[in-house]
Amino acid sequence: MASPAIHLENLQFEWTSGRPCLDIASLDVMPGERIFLHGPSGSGKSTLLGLLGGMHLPQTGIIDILSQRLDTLNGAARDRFRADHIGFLFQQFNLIPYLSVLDNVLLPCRFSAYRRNNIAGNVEQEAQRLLAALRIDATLGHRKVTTLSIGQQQRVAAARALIGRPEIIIADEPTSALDASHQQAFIDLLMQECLASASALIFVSHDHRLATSFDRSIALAELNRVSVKVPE
Ligand SMILES: Nc1ncnc2c1ncn2[C@@H]1O[C@H](COP(=O)(O)OP(=O)(O)OP(=O)(O)O)[C@@H](O)[C@H]1O
Repeated sequence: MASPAIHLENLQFEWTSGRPCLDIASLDVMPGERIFLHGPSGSGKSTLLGLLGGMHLPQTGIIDILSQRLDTLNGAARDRFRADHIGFLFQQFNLIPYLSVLDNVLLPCRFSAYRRNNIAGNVEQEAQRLLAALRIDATLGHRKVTTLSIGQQQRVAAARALIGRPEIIIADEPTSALDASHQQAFIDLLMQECLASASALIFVSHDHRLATSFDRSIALAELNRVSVKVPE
């Protein structure tokens, strides 16, 4: 059987000493598996995503991503690892406002030779292919990204997360700026692209209607031994 893409073991994390935020006995996510992660506001979903991406380090426990112990790498090595293997999709997009649509999508390939080399042909053509798959017209490629609508910017951010076929895509409420009909279409396109590149997907959302599109739905409260008393 294949090794998990993500393996957590006895993970404990606190932002403030003495006030535990996450205490997770174990979690395995298989390569290509698509997970819907939900839980009340403030329950630690974004914190968990940050740990998976190596942005934070746990106080104790194991974070194993693609058979690499992230918790034993130094900061620079974790940054390198993240750039190579993880595509991030944020609620606020985090696009670079002064760059064009195309240059935003190509950014991960500028930082990571690994992702650049995962593309068989021309990187610009691959960026255009992803944009077209996400229904962004080719004529928009050279426009400054901030001149696009919010929904279009969300799809540009998705193309940027997907380029160079990272093994893991982490999406933190990426559909919150879209209306219901566009949300489902966006998820369908994201799913297709994750399937094509066999990327595991961890997708956080408060909208339970979206859960049916995923292989597995996980309530953070089921994993987290720290009980967080916040209304959902
Ligand atoms: N940078 C930080 N410094 C200190 N505490 C933080 C920081 N980021 C988050 N927290 C705290 O950690 C807890 C979990 O926050 P987190 O953002 O992970 O929750 P969430 O489930 O993603 O919430 P939401 O659904 O509202 O985005 C909260 O109590 C929050 O105040």
